[in-house]
Amino acid sequence: MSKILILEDDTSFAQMLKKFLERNGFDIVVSQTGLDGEKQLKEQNFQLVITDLRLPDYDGIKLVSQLKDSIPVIVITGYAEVSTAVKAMKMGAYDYISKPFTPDQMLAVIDGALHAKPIISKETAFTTKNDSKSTVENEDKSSISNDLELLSEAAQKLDEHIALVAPTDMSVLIIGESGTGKEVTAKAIHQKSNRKEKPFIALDCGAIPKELAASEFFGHLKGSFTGAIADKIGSFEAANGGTLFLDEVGNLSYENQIQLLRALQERKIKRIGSNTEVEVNVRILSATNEDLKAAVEKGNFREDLYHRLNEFSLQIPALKDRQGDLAVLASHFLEKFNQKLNKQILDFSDEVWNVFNTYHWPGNIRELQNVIQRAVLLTTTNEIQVNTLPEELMRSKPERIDLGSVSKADFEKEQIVNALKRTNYNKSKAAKLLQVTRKTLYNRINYYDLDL
Ligand SMILES: Nc1ncnc2c1ncn2[C@@H]1O[C@H](COP(=O)(O)OP(=O)(O)OP(=O)(O)O)[C@@H](O)[C@H]1O
Repeated sequence: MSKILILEDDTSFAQMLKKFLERNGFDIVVSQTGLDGEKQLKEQNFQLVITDLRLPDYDGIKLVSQLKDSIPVIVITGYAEVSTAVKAMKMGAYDYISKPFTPDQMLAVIDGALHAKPIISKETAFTTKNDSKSTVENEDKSSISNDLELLSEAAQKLDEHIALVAPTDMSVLIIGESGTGKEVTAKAIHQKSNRKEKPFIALDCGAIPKELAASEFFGHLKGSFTGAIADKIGSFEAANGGTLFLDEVGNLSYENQIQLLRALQERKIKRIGSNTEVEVNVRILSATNEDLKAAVEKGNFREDLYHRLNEFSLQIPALKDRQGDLAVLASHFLEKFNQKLNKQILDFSDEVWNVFNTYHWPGNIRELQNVIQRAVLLTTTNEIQVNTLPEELMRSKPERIDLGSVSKADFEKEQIVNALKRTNYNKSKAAKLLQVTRKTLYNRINYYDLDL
């Protein structure tokens, strides 16, 4: 039975929803305040959270961003709050539903959320009592390439390196352009490590003001500085026994770098305002999209910290350099958004594949995902056409294969034969490798009259 947490301060509405969902076979817990909701999330395992965005003591959007990688969240909004709901979706909410809604609409959204497949297993930022159970439910989806059968040499090498470094306690510096999947990689490492049943905590160092970084790292006691209205646990303590992922680590101020280095060396921290030292056992993964080595040479990043963070480094290739993966990822996102937006689109047109193959994808996998989400939303037939793609993709002028040219035809024939050999004559995999649809591959095989 799926367990759902409803966060709603309107008592009668919450009770009505609770009764209705219980009648439909769900196990429901209602919290009327954000704080109580947070407590429930720490103590119990939920498969879904349904939350009002406006709770008196809590920022619903913040909750969404905290939970986004662990539990699907559906937000309930008032009639006039669609823009807030869209913001919540950008922050990672699974979906939103506007009041008033019919019971059937609610059941359909819940059904979609409970059956949406995560790409890799996600750890929650809240430590639940029964972590091992949630890990079993997530199964072993820790290897990105295995999940998606990514075919490029770069992806396979990355996967091998992840498998080698994950079970160690080495700190790993993950380097790559924005949107290449650095956080996804960090989670995959955590999932393959023997810390996987402990928390994975991500901290975006680029988003914290430098005055607050120490408090984010180490926590504080109530009253220790203006604005410290309650005791706060820092990321090191929250990640104890598990993994701390420091995103955009190159953005830390020099002073924050010193504080971090000290904590890593001593393996002990003190909350701000406290004299008590707490031992912490945390594995550090960090990510950067800038050249940290150059930052060290320029004196902007401490060399000693750089070496502490970089016991092993992983370079995530840009999407344009991952020949062969684009088709797999595109098909994966098509399936994902078909499910999410309740569509049944079968494929992309050949012209769309050509645009995809020619475009340079500056926003990498994140951009591909967004482009496909938009196209799925706009498509009303069973094939995605170029008119659903954003302008900037169309400006990259795809080249069509000129079948009249003998040398290109020979080249194409050779590519098809090679791809089939490499995939043991599995046509689906060969089509993915060639970044064409299965239909196109069959057409080409017939066209060249290849005897396979
Ligand atoms: N191998 C993958 N398979 C499926 N989805 C992926 C993969 N890699 C990345 N993504 C998706 O692409 C988006 C960007 O990934 P992620 O946040 O890990 O990138 P990033 O490099 O950490 O980005 P940034 O530098 O901007 O923080 C996410 O929505 C993620 O789910």
